[in-house]
Amino acid sequence: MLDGKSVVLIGMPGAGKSTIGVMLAKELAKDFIDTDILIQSSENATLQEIMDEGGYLHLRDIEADVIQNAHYHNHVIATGGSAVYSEEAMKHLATLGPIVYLEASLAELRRRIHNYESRGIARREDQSFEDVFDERTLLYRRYADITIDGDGRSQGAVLKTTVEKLLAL
Ligand SMILES: Nc1ncnc2c1ncn2[C@@H]1O[C@H](COP(=O)(O)OP(=O)(O)O)[C@@H](O)[C@H]1O
Ligand SMILES: O=C(O)C1=C[C@@H](OP(=O)(O)O)[C@@H](O)[C@H](O)C1
Ligand SMILES: [Mg+2]
Repeated sequence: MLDGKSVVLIGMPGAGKSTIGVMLAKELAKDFIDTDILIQSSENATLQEIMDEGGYLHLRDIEADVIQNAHYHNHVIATGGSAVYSEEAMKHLATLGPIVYLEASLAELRRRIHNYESRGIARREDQSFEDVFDERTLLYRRYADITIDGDGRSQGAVLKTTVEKLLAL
C-alpha cells in the first residue's frame, strides 16, 4: 500500500501519534516505529532522564539526530511532538512518505493529557502548555501534507479519516 512508502505522524503530545500510529500500521499492512523509542534505546535512558541530564535542547538535538538516521521504508513512523523543531529532520522524514498532522485543539489535548509537568515535553521552563501549542501549531501546519481534525472524535474515527485521505493522495 502507498507503494511501500512510509507514513509520518506529527502533532502535539496527546494528539494520538503513538496509539493511532499502531492502528494505522495494522490497517495499512506496514511496520511501526516510534522515534521516542528509537531515542530511548539509542541513549539507554528515558526521555525524561535525557532531559533531566542535559536539558530540553539536548533532547531536541538527539531527536533530530536519531530521525535523520532513521531510514524506515514501508513503516508508520510516530514522531515525538518536538520533532518539528528540526528542519533537517523534517526534510528527511518528507523523503520517506507523506506527513500527517494529527490536529487537536488545546481544550481537547488538555482533556487527554493530565501529566503536563511530568510528561517530558521539550520546552523552556517558563513556557505553558498553551505557549507550546501556539509555537508549534505553525510548524505542524508548515510540514503537513495531510491534516486530520481529531477534536471530539474517537481513535477509530480518526483512523478511518486518515486512511481515506492517504489512499486519496
Ligand atoms: N481521538 C482520541 N480520542 C480520545 N483519546 C485519544 C485520542 N487519540 C489519542 N487519545 C489518548 O490520548 C493519549 C495520548 O495519546 P498518544 O498516542 O500517546 O499521543 P502522542 O503520541 O501523540 O503524544 C492516550 O491516552 C490516548 O489513548
Ligand atoms: O512534545 C514534546 O516536546 C515531546 C513529546 C514526546 O512524545 P509524544 O508527542 O509522543 O508525547 C517525546 O518526544 C518527548 O518527551 C518530547
Ligand atoms: Mg507518542
